[in-house]
Amino acid sequence: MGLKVAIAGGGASHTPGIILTLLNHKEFPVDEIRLYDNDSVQNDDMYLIVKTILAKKKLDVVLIKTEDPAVAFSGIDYIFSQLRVGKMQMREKDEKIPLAHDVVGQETCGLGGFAYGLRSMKGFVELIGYVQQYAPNAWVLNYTNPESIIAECVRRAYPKAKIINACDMTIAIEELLCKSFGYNRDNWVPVYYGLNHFGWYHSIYDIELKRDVMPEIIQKMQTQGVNTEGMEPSWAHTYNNMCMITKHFPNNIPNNYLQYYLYPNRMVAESDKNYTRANEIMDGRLKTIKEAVRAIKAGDPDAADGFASTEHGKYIVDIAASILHNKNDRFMLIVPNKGAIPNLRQDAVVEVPCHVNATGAEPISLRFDIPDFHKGIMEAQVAAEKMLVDAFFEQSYQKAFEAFALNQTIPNADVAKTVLDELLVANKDFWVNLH
Ligand SMILES: NC(=O)c1ccc[n+]([C@@H]2O[C@H](COP(=O)([O-])OP(=O)(O)OC[C@H]3O[C@@H](n4cnc5c(N)ncnc54)[C@H](O)[C@@H]3O)[C@@H](O)[C@H]2O)c1
Ligand SMILES: O=P(O)(O)OC[C@H]1O[C@H](O[C@H]2[C@H](O)[C@@H](O)[C@@H](O)O[C@@H]2CO)[C@H](O)[C@@H](O)[C@@H]1O
Ligand SMILES: [Mn+2]
Repeated sequence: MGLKVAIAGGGASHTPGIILTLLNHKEFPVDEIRLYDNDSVQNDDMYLIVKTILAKKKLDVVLIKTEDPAVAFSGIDYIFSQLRVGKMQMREKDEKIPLAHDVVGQETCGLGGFAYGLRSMKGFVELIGYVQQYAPNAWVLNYTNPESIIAECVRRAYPKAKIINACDMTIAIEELLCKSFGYNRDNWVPVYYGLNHFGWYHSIYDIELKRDVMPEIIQKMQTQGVNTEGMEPSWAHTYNNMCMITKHFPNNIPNNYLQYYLYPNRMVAESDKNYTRANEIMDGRLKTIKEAVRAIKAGDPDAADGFASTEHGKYIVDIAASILHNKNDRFMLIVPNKGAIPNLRQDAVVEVPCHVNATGAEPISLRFDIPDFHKGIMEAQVAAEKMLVDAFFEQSYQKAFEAFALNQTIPNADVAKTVLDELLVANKDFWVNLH
């Protein structure tokens, strides 16, 4: 008998990639999929696309769509969560409000990431509350951003929740490095540490080549750059910046998101304040979904053929399969530190390699101390994120302001306060009251 799986944020643009991966996965048999979303229009659209895919593949999988958490989660085995509270319209504000004040405006980094964090915590804590009520034994595989803030918040609100927080960025980087320089990721044992979207590779041991390939890869990144063929221009720009970072900081391969913390000046200068990533997505993948729905409704089921399984989907389903079969496979995951990074504060939430088995994620402790440069900027970021989570639970304006002022993309407390006050007005329907 197959598993029952719910997608929370079922109407999300990443849903087809996750579902197509689920349907093809050899080790994760599914016989019921429930799409749960609080936006019935987006959920209806996705239902139509997935229903069409199932019909074309002649698959006997029950498909349900619902806005009712009792229907979504009662009797469910696994929940793949990917909420975007406030949807793309609020992401646009997260990006544009800070940029208007010449500071980084981004989905998960800088003050835009903090604004998203305050929205996301509210929606996500509510979601985990429903899961505790209707399916306390189900595993939640979470992609909802900003991941470090969500992970910190959930462990405070529901310390016993069965949740794994994952980010696809490290596999995307590794796949790109393999494609660019001819390595095989199946042979890699990468050691990576950091916070989410804020970390570094320490080494990449290749079991075929029998050596740490990171030094030679850094050299290639510095001299040749990576292969950005076929990428959207904004992602190509990000990966080119990742190579640029290795010229200034040649000891490690960085997470590409460090561009926002190390070079906020460049990121602002290179942004179009009137047309940001949210606009690209609304004009891109969200339109593609609407067009597919229109075509299917007009009688063309082949319009569902444009969706494919993705690395993003594969990563999260592989994690679920490792739980299901107690495989102890290795993934980068976002977990309480508790010694995994020995010389970083123990109560941080960090991203490190972990084994995943039937009991969840078991972090692998680093066998070295991280350098002071990384430790220093990580600790400032951890403190800022923790204060933001405090602000959420205590409904404290002062804590939110201090978190904003400590964010390393911010030059002074005046800017932090101005941007906070504008974001507060823009988010009046989404944030807890701060006073
Ligand atoms: N962790 C990672 O590495 C990673 C990778 C990609 C995307 N993401 C995250 O996944 C999420 C989805 O991304 P997307 O671009 O596909 O988003 P999207 O905007 O296309 O869809 C998000 C969906 O969430 C729904 N939603 C919002 N609040 C909800 C709530 N309270 N309850 C139920 N549903 C709710 C929306 O109605 C929408 O249908 C985002 O949080 C994004 O940041 C994370
Ligand atoms: O700007 P977006 O919404 O396209 O992407 C933001 C997300 O970017 C990362 O995930 C990427 C991934 O790195 C890429 O290779 C491909 O698989 O798409 C993913 C989603 O677009 C990042 O890890 C996420 O946290 C961001 O939400
Ligand atoms: Mn991520």
